[in-house]
Formats: sequence, structure tokens, C-alpha cells
Amino acid sequence: MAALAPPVATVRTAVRRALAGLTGDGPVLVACSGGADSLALAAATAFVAPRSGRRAGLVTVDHGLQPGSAERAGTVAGWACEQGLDPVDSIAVTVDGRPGGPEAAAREARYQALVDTARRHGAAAVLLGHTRDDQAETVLLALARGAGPRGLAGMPVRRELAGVPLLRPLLDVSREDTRKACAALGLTPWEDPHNADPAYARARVRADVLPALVAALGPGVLENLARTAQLLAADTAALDDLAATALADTRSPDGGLRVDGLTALPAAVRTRVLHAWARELGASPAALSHRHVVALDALVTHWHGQGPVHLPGGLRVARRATRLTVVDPV
Ligand SMILES: Nc1ncnc2c1ncn2[C@@H]1O[C@H](COP(=O)(O)OP(=O)(O)OP(=O)(O)O)[C@@H](O)[C@H]1O
Repeated sequence: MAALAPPVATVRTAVRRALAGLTGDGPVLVACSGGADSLALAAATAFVAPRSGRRAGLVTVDHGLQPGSAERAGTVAGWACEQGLDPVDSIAVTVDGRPGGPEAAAREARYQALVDTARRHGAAAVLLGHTRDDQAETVLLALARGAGPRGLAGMPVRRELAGVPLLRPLLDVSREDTRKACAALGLTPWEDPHNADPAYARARVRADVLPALVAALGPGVLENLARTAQLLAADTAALDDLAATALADTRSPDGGLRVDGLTALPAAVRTRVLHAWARELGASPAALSHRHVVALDALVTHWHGQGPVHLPGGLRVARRATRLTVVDPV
């Protein structure tokens, strides 16, 4: 018997670990674009899942944004059926008419389709193919825009969207290994032209910045960036827990927040409380910025009678005596 190529074993081990932590007995669905990362993930899942007593299927989304996208989706779905993956779905989505740029609109449509499909099949989880290299890129992009620990924590290994667990089993696996695993299995990945398009910041980081970092600082730099994300994810989760408790403790009966309770908190917890409260009031997370939270915090720590703080969504928050409270829009 031919020896198993090490990258194939690496990807299978990562998938085995992810499946071991799952509850519920529905199938897992691999979200597969046909690119090297999610193709290697799908091949590994087709091998590992049945041996772990779990059904595995695949979903591929056709965004309809590039010529030939329907054929690509059909090829991926056909391959998946040959691998014994079941169920297999190819979902066409409409990206036009959604808010945000084309990339954000495509992502939103894709996640919606993935979650809808998972719910339809009662899936235990959706598996995404993000790798360690994707995580390193995410951390660098977050650093470049001055993100806080939440941004630097990168993409989580697990999160829930509309009640569906989304897992990223390959966050510790390099892109080089997913490519090598595909080659060892005789699979030809689809090359997404967007990945090489210098119009996108992520593509420029991938093509220019990461290779320069590796050349200057050595090959360990990608693993180190991903580790930074992991460490910050743990710290962020702990601070979020503290903030949730503090938010409950500082609420006043009218739904506002007590200034004395806020003043007693460390800044890292207080700003999280203010951020969480603003979201709860209806400020959209995408529009709520560091500047808004700093202005809310100043109502607590640098009070000199200043006027209300304007938050996204037309909300206004003012200090009234010893409370922060929502005031009527102008
Ligand atoms: N069209 C799609 N259909 C289904 N899943 C997708 C699609 N596009 C992306 N995904 C999922 O999202 C993950 C991240 O995709 P993205 O395009 O951001 O990264 P990538 O590194 O190019 O991944 P890949 O090599 O798998 O295409 C993919 O690995 C896959 O799990």
C-alpha cells in the first residue's frame, strides 16, 4: 500500500479533531468553492466522517459574478457525489441589490445560503476551509486598520450563525499543505481570480506582504501571527464575559446605565460594556466605531456637561445626573 502523503494526513487529522467535538447527529456540510483549501477539506471530510460515524455532505454556492461560475459549481457538486458525499447542494444566489460592496454582498449571500442549507438538512455544522495563512492575513489587515483585540483575534475556530455552528477545522493547517494534499490526491483546484486581483487588499497581502515577512523574519512568522490571534481570542472571550456581567450590574431600572457602576470598571471592561449596550440599543455593529465608544466613555470619565453622543441609527445617548440614557432624536 502506498504511504499516505503527510499533507493528506495533516488535513485529515484536523478534520477528525473538529468532528470529535461535535454534538447532534445531523450531517456535517463542507462549504466548498472548489479552491484548494475547501477542496482538500472536502476530500478529508469524505474520508474521515464515515469512519467517525457521521454523514458528510457538501454545499457550493454560485454567486453568478464570473463567467463560468455555474459550470464551476456543477463540477464541484459532481465531484462531491463521486466522493460519496451526501447531501450535495449547488445553490445559486443573487448578489445584486444587497447593501455594501460586491465582496461584502457576496459574503452575506453565501453565508445566508450556507445557513439555510444547513437548517434544511438538520446539519450538525458547516465546515469552512480557512487556513492558517488566511488567519495570518486577517491579523495583518486588522493591525493595519488599527483594530483592537477583537479584530486581532482573527477568525474564530467556531461560531454560531442563526443557530448553525460554523467550524474552521484548518486554522492550524498551512495553505501549502492544502495545495499539496490536493496534488497528492490528484485533485485540480479551481483558482479564484479574485485571490490574485491586486484591487483587493487581502490579495495584495497574500501576494506581497506575507512573502516579504517570511523572507525577512523566517517561515515561522505565519504560525506566530495565527498564535497571536488564538491568544487574543481567549483574552477577548474572557473580557466579553466580564463585560456581560458588568452590563447587567450597571443597568438602572429605566434601561439606562449607572455612572458610578461604570466608573468603577477597568477601561477595557467599561468600553466593552458601552459597546454592547450601544448594540443592544440598535446601533448596527458595522457602523459602530471606536470613535463612538470613546465619546460614550467620555460621558463617564471626562464629564464637563457635554451634549449627547450621536450613535448610528439616529440614536442619541446623554448623561442625565448619574445615569447614561437614551434621549429622543432631534
Ligand atoms: N462559492 C463558495 N461556495 C461554498 N463555500 C465557499 C464559497 N466560497 C468560499 N467558501 C467557503 O469559505 C471559505 C473561505 O473562502 P475564501 O474565498 O475567503 O478563501 P480561500 O482561501 O480562497 O478558500 P478556497 O481555497 O477554499 O476557495 C472557503 O474555504 C469555503 O469553505
